[in-house]
Amino acid sequence: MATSWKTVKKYTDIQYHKSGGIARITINRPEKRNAFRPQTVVEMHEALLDAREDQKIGVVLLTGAGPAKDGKYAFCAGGDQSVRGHGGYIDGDGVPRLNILDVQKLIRSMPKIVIALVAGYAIGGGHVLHVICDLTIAADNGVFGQVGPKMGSFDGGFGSSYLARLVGQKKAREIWYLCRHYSAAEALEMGLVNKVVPVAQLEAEGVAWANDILQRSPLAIRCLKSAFNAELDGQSGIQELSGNATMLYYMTEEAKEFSSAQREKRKPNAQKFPWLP
Ligand SMILES: CC(C)(COP(=O)(O)OP(=O)(O)OC[C@H]1O[C@@H](n2cnc3c(N)ncnc32)[C@H](O)[C@@H]1OP(=O)(O)O)[C@@H](O)C(=O)NCCC(=O)NCCSC(=O)c1cc(O)c2ccccc2c1O
Repeated sequence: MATSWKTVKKYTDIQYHKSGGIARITINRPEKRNAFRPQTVVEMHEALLDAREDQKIGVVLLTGAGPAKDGKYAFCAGGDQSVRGHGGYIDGDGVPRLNILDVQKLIRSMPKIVIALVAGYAIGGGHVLHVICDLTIAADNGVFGQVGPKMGSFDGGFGSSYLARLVGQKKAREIWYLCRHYSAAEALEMGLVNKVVPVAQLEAEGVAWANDILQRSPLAIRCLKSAFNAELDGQSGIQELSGNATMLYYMTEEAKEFSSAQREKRKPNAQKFPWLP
């Protein structure tokens, strides 16, 4: 059965929908293979923040509009090269930006599961976007690759180091040094994507995965995501993981007793609480 999506807010460069516990963000610039300009990124960031704040939402699907008029599909072809200037990508306000890095950090740290649904090209900064998502489901027409050293850019952050964690050092170096294109089948083989389905089934598969996740324990999933990140993300990974520990502690009777005692200017009843082994 087709999912019934409700528009959350109308944007220029993206579409933003929700259905039940699922939010769907669609980059909507098919004539540019869904390349992002700063405005696109501002809109993506706002939608992601909304999804993070919405307590009903557990899963975000990130995808690209298509096919384009020439029949081709794209998830995202990276930064919009027509607005690349000195020091970053420049649109309306004339300020050079690499603000996609903010979106990468938000996807990485938000305590909801972000699934990339990739039909067609995931290239350059668009490839990094799918890499950073928790899961990737690819259509059988998916095309994956990096272009930086071919056109004067590189992503030395998650786009290279985390990629190497996914596919191994040799393969990650091959992807960046040679700038080749890889099919969805090759991406599956190297552990870059979770599943490949016919393009017509891509969204339905994403919704099915999302609905499975939505049956699981939100707190367990939240802690798992931060635990997966913590191993790799240094101090900010530890911050996320321990932030969850603090949140869970705040929910205990023990923390509530100590907090109430301080407010009520009395001695806390520490004896009520065990020193567990
Ligand atoms: C994606 C392609 C392989 C598709 O090839 P195809 O032959 O199918 O299509 P066309 O090449 O004819 O493209 C159709 C149409 O789309 C326009 N277009 C495609 N990609 C872009 C783009 N990235 N920016 C702007 N426009 C794009 C293309 O010009 C055509 O328009 P017409 O009007 O001429 O019809 C192929 O298109 C391709 O390889 N595209 C370029 C990919 C690319 O160079 N991406 C940028 C890489 S750098 C990057 O993304 C990046 C961004 C950041 O913000 C960073 C931040 C921090 C660190 C690093 C960053 C970073 O590396």
